[in-house]
Amino acid sequence: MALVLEAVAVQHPQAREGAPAALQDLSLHIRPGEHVAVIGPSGAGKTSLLHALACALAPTHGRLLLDGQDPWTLSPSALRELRARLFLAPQTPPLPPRQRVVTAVLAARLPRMSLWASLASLVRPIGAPDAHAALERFDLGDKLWERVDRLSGGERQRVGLARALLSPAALWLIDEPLSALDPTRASQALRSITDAATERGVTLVASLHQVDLALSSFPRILGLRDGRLAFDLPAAEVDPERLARLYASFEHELQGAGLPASPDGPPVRTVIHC
Ligand SMILES: Nc1ncnc2c1ncn2[C@@H]1O[C@H](COP(=O)(O)OP(=O)(O)OP(=O)(O)O)[C@@H](O)[C@H]1O
Repeated sequence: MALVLEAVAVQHPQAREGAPAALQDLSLHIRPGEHVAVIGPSGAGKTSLLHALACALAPTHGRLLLDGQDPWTLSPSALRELRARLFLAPQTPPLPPRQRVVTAVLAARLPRMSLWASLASLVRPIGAPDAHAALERFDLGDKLWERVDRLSGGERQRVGLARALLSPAALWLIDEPLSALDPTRASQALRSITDAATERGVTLVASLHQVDLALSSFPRILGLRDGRLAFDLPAAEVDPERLARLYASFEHELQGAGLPASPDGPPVRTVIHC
């Protein structure tokens, strides 16, 4: 799916009077099948951007086009149809606690299922082998019939990611997918998502706090700060100085993220001036 933002601003409906817009003057083009990581300090607007792309937040200024269509000018049925082609994985996946993992993963197919098929699948899951294959990619094959409330936070987050693999969407929007995972699991889970997106030709936009993983796993990086685009660059051009500027006054977030490894030599050091 192709994404175009033209001078987009977004204000949260619940924002207090006079609060700065969550996104301001954002212009971007993302080609079908591209993989893009969004980085930036807390409050930069990463989640707001993903929600705007998911048609959950309407621009207050400017224009968003998804495959050439402005979602906010579509009829309700055409908007529903478009939303069925988008998959948003929030940081905390909304998994009903008493549901079985198999049902939670297969729920990703609901947008394309008839009402009767979706009701029937609650009683007897249709497509359990597909759910199992998706879970295997996140090392969770043995949890297929487990109840969601018996999973750890990290396992739930990986179940949320496995859902993407079952979804019929052409655009995956993944918000902080690794926050509950240890470094090894985080890099495995990210690899599973990027590999699956490549296999399916899906456009992938992911917000990440782990800057090192963003730089090593995504070819294109958007740096957001205060709701504005600080840079839009190939990963190889995101140097330590740029990162230091992006995270100025939020250095602890960058230091916690680790440092990018240089392919030809020792790790690149980021020097933060306090
Ligand atoms: N529901 C909301 N109501 C009002 N303002 C909001 C809401 N959600 C976010 N904001 C504001 O929008 C701005 C951008 O927030 P957003 O959550 O998009 O940032 P973020 O980069 O995802 O942050 P984090 O890394 O901490 O998740 C912030 O100033 C935030 O306070």
